[in-house]
Amino acid sequence: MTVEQSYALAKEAYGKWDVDTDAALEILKTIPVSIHCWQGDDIGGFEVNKSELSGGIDVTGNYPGKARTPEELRADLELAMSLIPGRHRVNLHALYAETNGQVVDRDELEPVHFKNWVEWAKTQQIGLDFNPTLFSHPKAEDGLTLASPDATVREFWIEHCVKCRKIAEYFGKALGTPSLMNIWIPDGYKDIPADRLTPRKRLKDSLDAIYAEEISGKYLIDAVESKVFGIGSESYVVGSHEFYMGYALTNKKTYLMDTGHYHPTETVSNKISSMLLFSDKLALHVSRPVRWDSDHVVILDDELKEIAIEIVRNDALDKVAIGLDFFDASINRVAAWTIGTRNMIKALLYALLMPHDLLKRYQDEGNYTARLALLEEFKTYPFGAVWDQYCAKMNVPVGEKWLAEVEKYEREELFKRTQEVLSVD
Ligand SMILES: C[C@H](O)[C@H](O)[C@@H](O)C(=O)CO
Ligand SMILES: [Mn+2]
Repeated sequence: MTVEQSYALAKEAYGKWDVDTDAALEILKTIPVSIHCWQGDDIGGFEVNKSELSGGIDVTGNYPGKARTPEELRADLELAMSLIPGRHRVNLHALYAETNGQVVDRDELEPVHFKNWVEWAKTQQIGLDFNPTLFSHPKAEDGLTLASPDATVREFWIEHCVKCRKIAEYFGKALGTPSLMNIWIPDGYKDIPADRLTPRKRLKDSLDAIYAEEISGKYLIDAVESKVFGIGSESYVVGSHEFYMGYALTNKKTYLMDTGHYHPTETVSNKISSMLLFSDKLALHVSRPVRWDSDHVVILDDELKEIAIEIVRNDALDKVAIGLDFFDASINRVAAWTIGTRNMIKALLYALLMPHDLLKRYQDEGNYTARLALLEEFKTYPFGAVWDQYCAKMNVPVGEKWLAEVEKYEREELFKRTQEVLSVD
């Protein structure tokens, strides 16, 4: 059976519930996912004086072929984006600046250091998001940045974030779509703190200083990301959930929830509706926590589907900025992007193919039997046929066919990088 024929049957099956598959695909086309550049090089970046990865995050694995230059990273992203249906965004970190061989410290970064990224984004017709980098740097070695007791350290990082807001504003102006600039800091303590309040007061003051200048929302969306613990900050994280939720709501900033940053039985899907009642905008880092690690490649699991369902059923597609955040160096990195991003889009499609009004009505009528029965039956509706149709229409490989393209690129490009490194050695 062809993709078209399977789709025709699926359309009929969903149609019985007044779910319009054509309309769902039209909506899906309009949803951008922000693809994080750092999966492509294990959060290495291109600084002249590179520091070891720090901040209580870790990338494990040694799969050959990681991007070593901005050109390689952009080429890898281009391949991934050619395998992912729809038009998306790319999310950069400050350590991906291009400084022409010059040492430029983080508090001296300027828009010009991201000109190549902007020119490239124009060719791809995509928007760029941004993150200041408050780790992998000598001034972050003790794990304290914006909340450091040392005023000179705080000032350095405040200046870095101020500079990064200007860079994100430049992205927004140059690309005609606001850039989400997300602040995540590693600050915390391995062991039980003697004072939890003062570091949080310092972080609050630092954020106030960073945001002192008004920048138009046409160009820049300010976001803050919380965390529950990191490696080396097991007992206390300054920028906790309550801290940033409170800060974002009282200062009209966007709260960013990373799905790997909560206690194991907490789910981000259950937080979205509450946040949306008090905030016009919300941002996500979609990831997959596995034991101590918050950053495995996103799979199409129940929580991913539930996140997408919450966004769709609450009519919040234009309120929730969906970004990804995972890093796996044990598999092909282009495949990691492709798998994770395709899964995010699949979850959104799954959510768009549900009779939400009917299900809400069953709930209000107290018909929990029908609610559960339908929710379960829809799990085996021919969603895959609609997904295949979407990929075909969007000119990207249907099903697992994309893997052959990644394998070809691996043989012809990625493995060459390894050999070149070996011959230099
Ligand atoms: C590299 C990212 O900024 C980082 O992963 C951050 O978003 C995070 O989630 C830290 O755990
Ligand atoms: Mn994150």
